[in-house]
Amino acid sequence: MKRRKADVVVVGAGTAGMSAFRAAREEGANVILVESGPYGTTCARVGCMPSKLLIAAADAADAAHRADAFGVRTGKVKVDGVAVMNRVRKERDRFVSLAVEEVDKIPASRKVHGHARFVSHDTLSIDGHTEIQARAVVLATGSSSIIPDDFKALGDRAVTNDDVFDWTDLPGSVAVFGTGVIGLELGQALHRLGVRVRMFGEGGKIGPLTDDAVITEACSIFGQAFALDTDAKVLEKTRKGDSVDITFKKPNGRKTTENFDFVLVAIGRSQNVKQLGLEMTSARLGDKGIPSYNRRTMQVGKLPIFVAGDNDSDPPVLHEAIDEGRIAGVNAARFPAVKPGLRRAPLAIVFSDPALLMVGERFSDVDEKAVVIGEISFKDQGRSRVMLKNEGLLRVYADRKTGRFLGAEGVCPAAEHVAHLLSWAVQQKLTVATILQMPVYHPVIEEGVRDAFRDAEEKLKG
Ligand SMILES: Cc1cc2nc3c(=O)[nH]c(=O)nc-3n(C[C@H](O)[C@H](O)[C@H](O)COP(=O)(O)OP(=O)(O)OC[C@H]3O[C@@H](n4cnc5c(N)ncnc54)[C@H](O)[C@@H]3O)c2cc1C
Ligand SMILES: NC(=O)c1ccc[n+]([C@@H]2O[C@H](COP(=O)([O-])OP(=O)(O)OC[C@H]3O[C@@H](n4cnc5c(N)ncnc54)[C@H](O)[C@@H]3O)[C@@H](O)[C@H]2O)c1
Repeated sequence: MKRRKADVVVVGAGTAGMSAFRAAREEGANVILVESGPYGTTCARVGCMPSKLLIAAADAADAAHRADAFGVRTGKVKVDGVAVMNRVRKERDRFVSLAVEEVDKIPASRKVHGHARFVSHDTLSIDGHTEIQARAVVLATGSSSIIPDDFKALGDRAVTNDDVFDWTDLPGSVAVFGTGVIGLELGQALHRLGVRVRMFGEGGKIGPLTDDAVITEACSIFGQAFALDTDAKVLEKTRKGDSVDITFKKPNGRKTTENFDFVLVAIGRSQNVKQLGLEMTSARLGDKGIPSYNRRTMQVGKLPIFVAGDNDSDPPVLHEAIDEGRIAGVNAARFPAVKPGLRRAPLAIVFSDPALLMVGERFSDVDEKAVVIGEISFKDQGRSRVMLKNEGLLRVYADRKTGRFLGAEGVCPAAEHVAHLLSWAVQQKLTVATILQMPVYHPVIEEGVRDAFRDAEEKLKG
């Protein structure tokens, strides 16, 4: 058993951990980075990047299908599954190698490989081969996909995002369980690439949306494109040779059995906090075993323990993981001189088409009586119609008394760009009146966004 000492131990070499490691090093701390799995981050290996690669191929297929409506004849569109997955894997590997290169630049003396767990309040054991006593610890252990027992019975036919991007060809059919972020992004992409897809959800939810009007619009748009039931009644899932039979009730109540090559399980992810030996510390463990922490300092109680990334209770998105890692790394190095770091306006985008956006306060968090809601349907919005992307709904929430723009939810064209514009306005605490003084070009999607604020302005007057 090796015994070592460090100012800071960072557990997890993902996006948040690497950010924490860099920040603590910049503060001059003696830092050790511990990683139990392969280097290269969830984002690059099985997350953001390969999913966007699959979506890019799907968008190309969709554009080819739509070309006819503009008078552009492409002939029969053929999706070459082997070529699609080749590009996904090749580009994925490139992104992974860039992330691994960053880890390779760290001297070997600063890295330990193995699973870290607390054996006392200030000491971590790494797989029993090394013990590190630290002045402060950053836990950046991420999250993992979930496969419940009823899916495990389907063996290798039940897959998650950890498996999809290793496919060497596209399958014929996939049943997607979960109409959240991963389910919607991957499910729509596979459908557009010619895979027969049926999506089974729970509780009427779609993506991260909380605004019923936007949820209804999103369900209507996606439901016209592929088989989608956000409140599915699944009766049975049975392995049949190399495929799976799923018996379910259709929304009209009819019992049906359909056969699929794979079942994609996308029903949420679980934070990696349970195997960390946190019970050996005095951390107060809340819901799902996540230690309670201050989201401005990332500190767990008054302890020299900090959290960052997908293992905490903040939204599991990449830019938040980087920010949290930086705050945790700086504070771990400076402990006990801990200070609040920058937290930005909430921003979430789902890369479906049309994409979903959530900015600032969520609809479920605003007091409906205290806000006005401005909205715009994109059905007749000029530029959207030009591009045959004229569908969707954007709703903006503004404080009834002050006119301050609080947040928005939407499913609309160019949502990934609109979302940034809106989140910057939220962070700058702009009012509806100030937003309406800003320039808007013609003809652009942002004219639709302005219409939503004009609607809010009218309602503020009333
Ligand atoms: C399919 C998919 C698509 C996504 N798309 C997007 C997107 O488009 N945009 C976006 O913003 N976000 C996206 N995300 C979310 C984004 O990937 C995460 O927010 C981000 O990767 C979280 O980084 P992290 O450092 O917290 O976790 P990770 O990168 O998972 O790092 C955690 C590390 O900790 C290690 N570890 C765990 N326990 C221990 C232990 N006890 N000891 C040692 N090491 C340990 C793990 O092996 C892992 O390497 C997506 C996620 C998925 C799954
Ligand atoms: N574009 C992005 O930023 C992006 C992309 C992918 C993932 N992510 C992150 O990854 C996280 C995890 O994504 P996710 O899609 O796994 O989780 P999620 O929480 O977004 O969605 C899970 C969905 O599965 C449903 N569900 C739960 N149990 C079910 C069951 N038995 N059958 C059918 N449906 C069931 C839930 O009601 C929910 O709608 C997200 O919260 C997101 O922040 C982000």
